[in-house]
Amino acid sequence: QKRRSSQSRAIRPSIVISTGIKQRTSSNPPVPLTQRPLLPSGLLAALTAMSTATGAAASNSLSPTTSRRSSPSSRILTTPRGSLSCRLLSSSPSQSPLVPVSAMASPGAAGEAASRKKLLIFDAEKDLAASLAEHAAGLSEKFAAERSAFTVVLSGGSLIKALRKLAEPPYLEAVDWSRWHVFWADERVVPKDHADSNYKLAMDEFLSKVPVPANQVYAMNDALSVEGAADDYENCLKQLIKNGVIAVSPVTGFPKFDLMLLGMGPDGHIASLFPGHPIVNENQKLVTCVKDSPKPPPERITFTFPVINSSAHIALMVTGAGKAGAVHKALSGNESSSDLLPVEMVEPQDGEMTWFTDKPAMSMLSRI
Ligand SMILES: O=C1O[C@H](COP(=O)(O)O)[C@@H](O)[C@H](O)[C@H]1O
Repeated sequence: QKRRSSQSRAIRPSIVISTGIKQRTSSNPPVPLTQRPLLPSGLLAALTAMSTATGAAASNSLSPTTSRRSSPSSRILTTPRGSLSCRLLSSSPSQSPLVPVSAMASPGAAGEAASRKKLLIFDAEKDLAASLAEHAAGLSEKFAAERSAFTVVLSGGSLIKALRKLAEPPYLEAVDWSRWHVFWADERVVPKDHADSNYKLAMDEFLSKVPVPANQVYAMNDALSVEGAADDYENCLKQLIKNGVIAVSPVTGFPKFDLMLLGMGPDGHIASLFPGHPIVNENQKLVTCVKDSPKPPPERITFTFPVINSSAHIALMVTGAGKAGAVHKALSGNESSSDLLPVEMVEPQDGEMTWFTDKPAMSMLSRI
């Protein structure tokens, strides 16, 4: 019998920007901002821009850590669109668990009330990896219980190393791997045994170490052309929707994966959706292709934004100073619709998103 995987463990980020949208009531009036914000103004603006939840969603999302007001480490910042409770916490063994952190809402039409974003900042990569494992294992347990399947989407790159703790005790034994169905958000159109293959990377570093059934690992067909591979992968998704393995978002009508694990390149790309490339605007297909990727190899297939943004949970892992510029832009709140980095276009419509970051990645945001 599978043990409960993770509920008793609490991995603490070194800093949590724990944000929750509070509905204004007479007992919770706007509080004038008289102190210097804990957050840089740009980040505050970004958080503010995302704070459009209804009161019901907000109250659901508030954790005990954000329900207190105006303590030394917790201040309510007044914004034009609602009150934003922000709290920075340093880890110490004596602190109470911070999981789950509260969440903030993001804009969106029908999915507005249900959409949330969180930002976690870790001192050490090993802590980030532990927290990511805990997050994934908790969702695995939840979805396996709810729908007998857990649909997980991997990316390539540095994300895979950060998943290593899932293949170690206690998760190796505790997770019900038989429920996992594994997909790729993007794949390079190369043979599966090629050094550039995202499949090979995931197999070598993660999937070969955990007992996911081989027939539940959905790799790109590497015998096809780039267009053929994209169509084939889309057909695979459609078949699994028919079979009930992949859910469908009632909000968007697109496939709703249980957990979408994304990385981000230094240029702000996610999956194989690169800045300025026309496929970032694809709004019909589930899977599309790129033949001129600015990052080699040039031919890739990728999930489209409607699929990514329909996920139940998006975990975006971003580490290292090399990504600080894109992180700064993404969280600066100065976006204009013609100038969005792909990472800024990750906007859950029917779910929630957690950024797993480290201090170097956040280093261009002062006071973090
Ligand atoms: O090319 C790719 O890059 C991104 C980011 O990779 P990272 O090594 O900078 O984390 C990755 O998420 C994507 O899947 C991959 O194909």
